[in-house]
Amino acid sequence: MAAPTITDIRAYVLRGGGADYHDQDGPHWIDDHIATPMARYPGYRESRQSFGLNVLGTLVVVVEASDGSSGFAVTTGGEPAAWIVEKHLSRFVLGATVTDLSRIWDQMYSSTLFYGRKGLVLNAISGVDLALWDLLGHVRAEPVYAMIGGAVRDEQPCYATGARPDLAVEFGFLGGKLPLHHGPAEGADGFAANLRLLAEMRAATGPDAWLAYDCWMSLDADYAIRLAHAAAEHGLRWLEEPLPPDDYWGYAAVRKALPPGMLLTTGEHEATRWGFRLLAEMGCADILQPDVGWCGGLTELLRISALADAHGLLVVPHGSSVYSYHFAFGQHNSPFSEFLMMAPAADEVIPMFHPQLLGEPVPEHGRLRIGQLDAPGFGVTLDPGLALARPYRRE
Ligand SMILES: C[C@H](O)[C@H](O)CC(=O)C(=O)O
Ligand SMILES: [Mg+2]
Repeated sequence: MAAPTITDIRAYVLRGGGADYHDQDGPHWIDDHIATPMARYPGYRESRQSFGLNVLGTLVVVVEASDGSSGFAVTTGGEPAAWIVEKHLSRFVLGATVTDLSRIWDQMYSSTLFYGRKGLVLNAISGVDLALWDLLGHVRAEPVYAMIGGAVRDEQPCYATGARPDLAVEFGFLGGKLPLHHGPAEGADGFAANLRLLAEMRAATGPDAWLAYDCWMSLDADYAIRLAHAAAEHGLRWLEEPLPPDDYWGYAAVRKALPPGMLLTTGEHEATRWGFRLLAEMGCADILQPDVGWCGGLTELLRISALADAHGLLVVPHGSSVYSYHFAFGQHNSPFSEFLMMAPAADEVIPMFHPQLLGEPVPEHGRLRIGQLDAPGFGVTLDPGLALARPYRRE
């Protein structure tokens, strides 16, 4: 029987949290006084929104097929990504059969090489790819995890990223990943404050909980190595993304200089198998953290994961809610997942892409169960009450 063909693709934008989880209104732990590469300019230290971390907003890609099925996905990208989807990528999708994921991916990537390769274009490609996987799941009435080979475990333990690892441990998570608050420009006082917070959290969580520091590209190699050694006495499990993502050489040097047992993680701002090949072959990290909404989508994440496995590396995707969960359950080298605590004070468990999706599963007692993913596609729907805008239309 001939597979249905794709009859429509539309790109919408949304504001207010969700897939662009930095786009929050009001005070929020995820925006306020976090160490960033922009913190060397004092005027941009208090809030990451001050330098535009939330400028993009959410991209929503909707696809429809000739059998009446539809699929969708959300990622970060907003208006500029919507333009790329409508004006450029749509031509590779319309009229294709719903199973043509690899060819569509290759055409989207190859045709955008002259202005793409990483960043926004890969976010747009990821959004289309994820929407197509969702569509295929609806056509076949199967969850995505089943279509990519099934689960290797029934439960997935999670760690929580947020301001309150102490509460995360009470909720049953493996532990917590804190945002680093002070970078090199805040000198010795900032360095001491970073260690003080870690010591407080260690005292509050007890000796066995995981604690990690997310440095969001804000450090230099010297600071990163000094911080890692000072943090070792507080049992820091990993140091995340200490350097700008283009500094592959710096990552390799920091990793070699870490105290015994401490891990280096990175990859959320990296894209495609070629970017991750550099990280793997140059020895930049112990755990790779692609974001499935930014690295090229699920089609590309599966390739990245195979490459990482051949290098003996874990792949623990960055955030991304259901899009990561369907991937992680099927990978032996993805033995735990990240859960971003999106309540403003990180004091309750709410869906990661709140308020955009209906049916979005959350970990219970810090664990996801495979049964929570047993619905067609990625198993979520867009809240019909959302104020979707379609800023561009394909010609
Ligand atoms: C907390 C980090 O600065 C960032 O907002 C999220 C992130 O990098 C992560 O979850 O990992
Ligand atoms: Mg991170």
